[in-house]
Amino acid sequence: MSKILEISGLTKNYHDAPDSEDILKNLNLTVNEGDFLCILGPSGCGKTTLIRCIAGFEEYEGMIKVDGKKVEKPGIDRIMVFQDFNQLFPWKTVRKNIQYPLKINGITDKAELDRIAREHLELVGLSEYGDFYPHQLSGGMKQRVAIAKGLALNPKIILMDEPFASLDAMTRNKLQEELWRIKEKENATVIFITHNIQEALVLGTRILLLSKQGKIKIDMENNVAKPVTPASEGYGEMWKKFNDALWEEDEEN
Ligand SMILES: Nc1ncnc2c1ncn2[C@@H]1O[C@H](COP(=O)(O)OP(=O)(O)OP(=O)(O)O)[C@@H](O)[C@H]1O
Repeated sequence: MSKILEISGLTKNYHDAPDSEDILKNLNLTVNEGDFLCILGPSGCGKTTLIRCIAGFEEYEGMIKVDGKKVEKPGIDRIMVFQDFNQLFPWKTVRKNIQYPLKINGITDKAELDRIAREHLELVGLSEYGDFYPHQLSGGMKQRVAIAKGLALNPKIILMDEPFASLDAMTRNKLQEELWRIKEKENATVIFITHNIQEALVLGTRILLLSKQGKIKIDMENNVAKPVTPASEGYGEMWKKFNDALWEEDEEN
């Protein structure tokens, strides 16, 4: 398995106050191609800051390499999907939303643009919705379009910051299933932040628990066989391990 992401000595401070503490301090992490890495951790431990650094949205100290290349700015090799439903241009149709970043990145042939949009709409189960505008879609459908739009760029890493946190439980379960199916089909590498231990167990092939300043408290392979349900062998043990660790974090802060 090849290393797709290598982080060494990552330190981040927003320097918003003269004596402000580092948000991330000397973090080291390697992610292999095809990993689905879920990140848990108490509020404020630096999860979003970490993936913003990987996305190239932040300056940082240390080294972040994606496929051997230093991250210095955003790039189409790393796409980010957020929790917010408003990640799409409201004045563009679903199809045009998917095609816009492709055009910016040099694909101008109309037939090619249509093919890519068609394939990715099909991938997220929205073949019939290419001509719809974002305001005509539900929250779950908008998140599917955001995923399709990112995948269309054929990224090396998909960064997801609680993408399903604002969805109702049923839609969330459905999107988790879909995301897993897509990850398997595309052999995608995903880094996924969540506050939900169940979600981490359902999706993750590996689960990290971060504590203050991005310290890695747990880094575990998730060996519970997919599809994961609370009745799966090993589920209860894993859930308890992460739950206890999160409570411990809460008490320490
Ligand atoms: N732009 C910024 N300027 C200054 N401080 C910031 C900025 N962004 C985040 N922080 C601070 O960095 C710390 C970590 O924030 P971050 O959003 O990375 O945490 P998180 O683990 O993702 O939290 P949550 O689970 O609540 O989303 C917090 O103390 C936050 O206030």
